Amino acid sequence: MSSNTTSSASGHEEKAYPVFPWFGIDIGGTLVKLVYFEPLDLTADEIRSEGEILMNIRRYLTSNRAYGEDGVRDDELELSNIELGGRRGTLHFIRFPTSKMMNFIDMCVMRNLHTLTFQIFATGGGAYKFEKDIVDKLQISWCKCDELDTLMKGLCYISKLNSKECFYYEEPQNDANPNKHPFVFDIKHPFLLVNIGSGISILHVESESSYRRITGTSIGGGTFLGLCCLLTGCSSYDEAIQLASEGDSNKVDKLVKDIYGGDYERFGLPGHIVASSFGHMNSLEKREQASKADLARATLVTVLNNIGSISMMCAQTENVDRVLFSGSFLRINEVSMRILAYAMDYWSRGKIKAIFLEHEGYFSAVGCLRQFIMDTNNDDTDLTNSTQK
Ligand SMILES: Nc1ncnc2c1ncn2[C@@H]1O[C@H](COP(=O)(O)OP(=O)(O)OP(=O)(O)O)[C@@H](O)[C@H]1O
Ligand SMILES: CC(C)(CO)[C@@H](O)C(=O)NCCC(=O)O
Repeated sequence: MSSNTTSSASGHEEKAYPVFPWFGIDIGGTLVKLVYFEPLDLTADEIRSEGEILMNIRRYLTSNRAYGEDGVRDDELELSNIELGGRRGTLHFIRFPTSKMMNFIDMCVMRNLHTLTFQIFATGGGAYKFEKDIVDKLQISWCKCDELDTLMKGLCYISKLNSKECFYYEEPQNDANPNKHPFVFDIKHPFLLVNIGSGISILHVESESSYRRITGTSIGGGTFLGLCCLLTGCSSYDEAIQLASEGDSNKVDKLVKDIYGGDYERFGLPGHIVASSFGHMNSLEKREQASKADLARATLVTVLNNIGSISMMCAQTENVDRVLFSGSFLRINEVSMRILAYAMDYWSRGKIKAIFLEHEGYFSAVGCLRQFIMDTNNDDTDLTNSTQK
């Protein structure tokens, strides 16, 4: 793809770099994740030849944290002073609802992006669904990538770049201090990757380049949000999580002790676990006692119980002792991470560890950017050379 490479005049003569701007985009069932590499080592020549449109885009993206009503830059996630494709810069993480994808395309036209020639690597179902609209309106070169390939690429890249990317909870049940610690992640040993997006994909990963999708479930982040909106009248994910963090699911779910009066000892079922999700809700009296927050919490716990038990079964069948959880469902969602961590530890008797990731839902978008650099730069070496200073 030499047509998309350029050599800068001073400082970078020996190597060809892909033409700026450098983006990766993941258009999912619920959220679009956009990662943008802001070069901080532009030479005087490059700044001169950058042109007004690109400069405006660079400034617009990097100087705002909100774009219109729906776009958000997660500035706490930004990775600064990193090396990518031989250049130094900052990686920015931006998201907006997939329902606003057509508005996004129109905004790109308004900002004259359609007058530039550049290439974008894209993934997620929307890379296919919106391809025609994007290519017709923006006339860019649109390279589609598989969402799970890029998920793996992005995960490998970021976990090497950022030593604090992976973490676990030592005491997930301790409200005062669940003891969050960085986890030193060795990608060489097999592990399970549970990606909780709108729906869920579960992968068995053997190495950076070798994985398979074991199974999936449609009861995922979209289910939590959809049911929460129905049951509580809330209208956003942030609101749903806030409600859930305030609620008590035991007012909604029927526990083993509600049925047995205590534990069901013979088969090792303690009284405090859920016997029947939403099992109290057939009673008018219990319905009247359950608040919106309780319903939100019970919805969360129902989805998590399902995720936990499928993940546990897969981990046991595949004989792995680490389960990594990714996906935007875990955004601002410590309550879910702690519930999952506790459940994995409890049901595996401490054998299986739940590991979480700071950049939750952004790995596929990052993987696209990586693929773009590798394909246009003919470079697959900087995975190991990349550093964050
Ligand atoms: N601002 C938000 N708006 C809507 N959902 C959000 C938001 N933040 C987090 N979520 C949660 O993240 C989920 C989407 O996660 P993610 O972005 O990883 O998946 P996706 O790529 O949209 O879906 P899929 O991979 O299934 O196509 C939502 O279903 C919701 O539970
Ligand atoms: C369809 C995808 C892969 C889109 O990201 C995801 O939402 C998913 O894995 N859903 C679960 C589908 C299933 O295996 O039942």
